[in-house]
Amino acid sequence: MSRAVLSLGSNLGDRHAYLRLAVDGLRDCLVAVSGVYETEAWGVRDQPDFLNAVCIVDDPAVDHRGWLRRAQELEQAAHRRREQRWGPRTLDVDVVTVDDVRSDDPELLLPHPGTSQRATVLIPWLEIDPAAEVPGHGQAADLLSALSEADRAGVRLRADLVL
Ligand SMILES: Nc1ncnc2c1ncn2[C@@H]1O[C@H](COP(=O)(O)OP(=O)(O)OP(=O)(O)O)[C@@H](O)[C@H]1O
Ligand SMILES: Nc1nc2c(c(=O)[nH]1)N=C(CO)CN2
Repeated sequence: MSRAVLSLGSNLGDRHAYLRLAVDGLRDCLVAVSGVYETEAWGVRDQPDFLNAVCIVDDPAVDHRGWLRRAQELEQAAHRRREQRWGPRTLDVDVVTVDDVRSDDPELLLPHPGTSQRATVLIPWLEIDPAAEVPGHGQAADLLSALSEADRAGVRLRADLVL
């Protein structure tokens, strides 16, 4: 078994369509997908709001490197261009966790190093897995509680959008 948690983000063009493109590309191995959240940009703050979502996928034939490849193929399908770090993008697909794999390879850090600080990942993930754990960092619910109220308030469910 190889179960991965992937985070999806978009803040350029038809954001909802780009998230859909990603989820449609994962339908064969999709276990669960969160709602769509409108989120204030972190990192580079002077850019449009993002839409974020999280999905859980499972495929015994795909290992952690395989999940990174799948993620990068989806970004390429959305014509993602690598420009500014943390800058605007049509589609970002990050590998948050793969089972309890730990990796310090810069090409594939696991768990994804931003996870514990990002309400944009923790809130959608907890929606579909309330018992979620970040390997080596603890329960996602505890990590979310440790974030500021302002961080959490910047993540709002868009009930009008589905994936
Ligand atoms: N867990 C991971 N998921 C996705 N990419 C990763 C991961 N760990 C390392 N990388 C590497 O990160 C590189 C740059 O990724 P990207 O441009 O999406 O960063 P970013 O989205 O701007 O920032 P962040 O990774 O902090 O969200 C990729 O070349 C990829 O190999
Ligand atoms: N709200 C939000 N902000 C971001 C995001 C994101 O997915 N959501 N991704 C970034 C680059 O990875 C930079 N900033």
